[in-house]
Amino acid sequence: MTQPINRQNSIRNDRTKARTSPVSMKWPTWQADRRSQLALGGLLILLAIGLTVAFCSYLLTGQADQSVLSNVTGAPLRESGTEMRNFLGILGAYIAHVFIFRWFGIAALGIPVILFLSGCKLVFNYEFLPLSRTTKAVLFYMTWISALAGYVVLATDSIGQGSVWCGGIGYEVNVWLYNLIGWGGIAIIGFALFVFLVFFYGITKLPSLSLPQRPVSASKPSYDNEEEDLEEDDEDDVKDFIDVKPATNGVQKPVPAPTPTVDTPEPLNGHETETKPEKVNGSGPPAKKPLTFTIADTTPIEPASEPSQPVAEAYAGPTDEVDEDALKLHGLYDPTLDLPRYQFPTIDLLTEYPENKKAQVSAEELEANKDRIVETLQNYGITIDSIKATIGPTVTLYEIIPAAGVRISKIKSLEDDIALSLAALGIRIIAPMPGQGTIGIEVPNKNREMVAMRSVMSTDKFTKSNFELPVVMGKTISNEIYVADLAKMPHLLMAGATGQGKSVGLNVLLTSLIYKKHPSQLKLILVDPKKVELTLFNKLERHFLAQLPDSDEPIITDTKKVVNTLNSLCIEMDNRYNLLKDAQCRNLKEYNAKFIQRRLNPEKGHKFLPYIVLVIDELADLMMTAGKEVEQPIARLAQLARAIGIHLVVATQRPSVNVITGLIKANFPARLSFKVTSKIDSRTILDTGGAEQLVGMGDMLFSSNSDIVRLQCPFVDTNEIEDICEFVGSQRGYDSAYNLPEFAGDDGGSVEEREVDLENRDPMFDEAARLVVNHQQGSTSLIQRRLKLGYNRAGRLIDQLEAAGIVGAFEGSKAREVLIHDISTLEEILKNMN
Ligand SMILES: Nc1ncnc2c1ncn2[C@@H]1O[C@H](COP(=O)(O)OP(=O)(O)OP(=O)(O)O)[C@@H](O)[C@H]1O
Repeated sequence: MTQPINRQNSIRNDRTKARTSPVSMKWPTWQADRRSQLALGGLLILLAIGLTVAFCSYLLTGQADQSVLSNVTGAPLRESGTEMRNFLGILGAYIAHVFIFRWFGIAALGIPVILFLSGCKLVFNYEFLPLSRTTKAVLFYMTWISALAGYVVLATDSIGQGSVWCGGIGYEVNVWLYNLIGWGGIAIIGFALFVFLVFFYGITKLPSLSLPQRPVSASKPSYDNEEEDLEEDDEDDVKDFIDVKPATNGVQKPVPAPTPTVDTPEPLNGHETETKPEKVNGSGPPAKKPLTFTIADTTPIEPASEPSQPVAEAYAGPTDEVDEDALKLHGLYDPTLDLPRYQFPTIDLLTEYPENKKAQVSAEELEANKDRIVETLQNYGITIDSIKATIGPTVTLYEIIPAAGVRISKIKSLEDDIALSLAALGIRIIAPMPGQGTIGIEVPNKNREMVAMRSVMSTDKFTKSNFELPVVMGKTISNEIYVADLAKMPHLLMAGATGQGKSVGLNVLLTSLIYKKHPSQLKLILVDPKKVELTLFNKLERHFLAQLPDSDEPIITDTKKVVNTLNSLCIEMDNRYNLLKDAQCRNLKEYNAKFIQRRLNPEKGHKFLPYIVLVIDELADLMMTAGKEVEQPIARLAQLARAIGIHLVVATQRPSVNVITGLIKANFPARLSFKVTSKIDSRTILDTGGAEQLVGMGDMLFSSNSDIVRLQCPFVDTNEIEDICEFVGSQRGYDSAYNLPEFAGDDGGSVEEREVDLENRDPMFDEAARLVVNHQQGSTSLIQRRLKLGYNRAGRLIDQLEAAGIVGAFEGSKAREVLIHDISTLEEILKNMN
């Protein structure tokens, strides 16, 4: 029976041939033949060594040999040869004479360098330095050094001894220049060097002059693509400087909120008693000028002291060696120069609430509560040695020291009775208070304080925090601002019944990050199955958001897309691990630090890696619709992603065990709970009761490293979020959102299934093929970046390359294998295809 021959089979056959039998496909030209390469390469290396010896020898013995050389045609070779002093005899002397004396002078030593590099490339298939670039540079410097030396020789009238320095070319050029413009030739020589440096190294800025009156603009690099609004920007810069500078050096210090304490004059029931007074919680008059967060203020990764251009491409050395040239020329790599004029959101975008929203606990209320606590305990036969109160924003903490011999468990069991006698909801007893030697009883305040986002964001604790991903969590019972590092958590699980403050909590978290991070340092993936909560953030698309390449909505709402995004994030994680492994770094911080010091080669795929924070607003919904499909990648990311800067924040209304499964819970050490409906829910999320006793509106318990703190979450309103997003979104951003790696999911499939038509190849096909073979890296993003193509076109090209047998199949997280290993084989394939 005849096998039906279809297109797919023929493609596959072609590919197999391409992979397995290059010789049988009739493309062994002499260049492709490895033997010829070895022979030619060896010859070039030998020539390089020979020329170096001949040239060096000529520098020592050249003068003596010159007279023999000038007569060489007249005398028999045998005689002349014996008189030669050059190590490589008459041939060495002659070639050296031509290159050094007649042409380039001492700069001719560049020739063996080029020959040596070319030979190594052929023999070892390895470029110690990029060959074509180095060749161009060497040829230029040879001519230029010759010209400069020629100028000196002419000026000092020392052609007799100096001709080996400048050679014939350098001397003649200067004679010509002298006739033309006299001694002004040096200006032309200098200018030639300047032009070469500018074009060859792509210099777009010159070392800045620090003019004292213009420090801000002086520290900004000039960019080719920033011609617009220059004058306007300059004015802004001056204004910024006036506004910013004071904030930079000392963000307006709020008067520290004193812990409100007033001792009651009379001991209570014979016991020594301390109570706290009405809160004296003022943070001084509001700053007249809005506090402005600048780059200088807020970037924890120290930026280069001199602004440096983000010239990742300038790197030429192998991994782990500092690229001294790039470092000298451009300074440390500064990722924020991607968007050099980016302005951090200012504090005045946040609403300032009047003082009367502060916690109001009257002395009578304090006394009354204290009396009732003491009384209730006495009713159960418990006497106390002392009691003191600390007024927090939401609750007041009464700390008691029981008399000797009182069992702690007895006090704890009286929780409900004390609550009853105080007629208050949300009493929580902490017995014992960790590290205090006391027992704490938290009683909600009748008039609670609203902790405004602005008041916490302007504190030193936050503005001067050098955490990697600082998140302001709220105010503690003792009115301290609690700032946590999301990078250390490293993932956060958040729960809370409906209406208790989860969405506000997520907004606070995102706002903290946006205020502290430059768009080049942080990318957010926002998943919002409820479709309304996070929509405001879509204005940040071109600054802070990351998404799948073919995605049309910046905030992910569709379950299928969530699954694809999670899987794509797993690929990103694996890619990052490979980069870290290659760079021998243990975590993202080390890796980025190394990249900033230009010790990692972008040619090898290294790049500055921003933190990625994935926020899922409602996990329950996803677990119901996609179950294992979301659970597994979340668990995998939570287990592994901490070192490579991917952090998850997952919120849910329903902290039940089928949503927060054991697998998920085990990998989220940091948990945060707003008020939940039952003790069981509280146990599910925090592994202990207590969250059911909270009083709502952002009252929360935060558990990390087995410590639990009660905090009042700051309040940030939707119109504040809107203003912040508008402020950021209206600035110049990247061309598009940050692209996550492609993940085809069920819509993908093999290239055969996707019917690639090799007859209709993309016009850039040949170029793309050369690119992947040269880099030995079958990656869509490489094609996209280097050929400046859109994602879809680069994707089609990689499919066509796969169909042509140049790269292997899609292998999930790994880069595609490149099946053709040298460029000459590829050229032969391309010739046959065309
Ligand atoms: N930190 C806070 N300070 C003061 N009030 C708050 C705070 N957090 C929430 N609230 C109040 O509670 C309301 C509900 O909060 P939020 O929308 O965050 O609840 P939620 O838990 O996200 O509810 P849902 O799950 O239904 O979306 C807010 O509109 C606000 O009035």
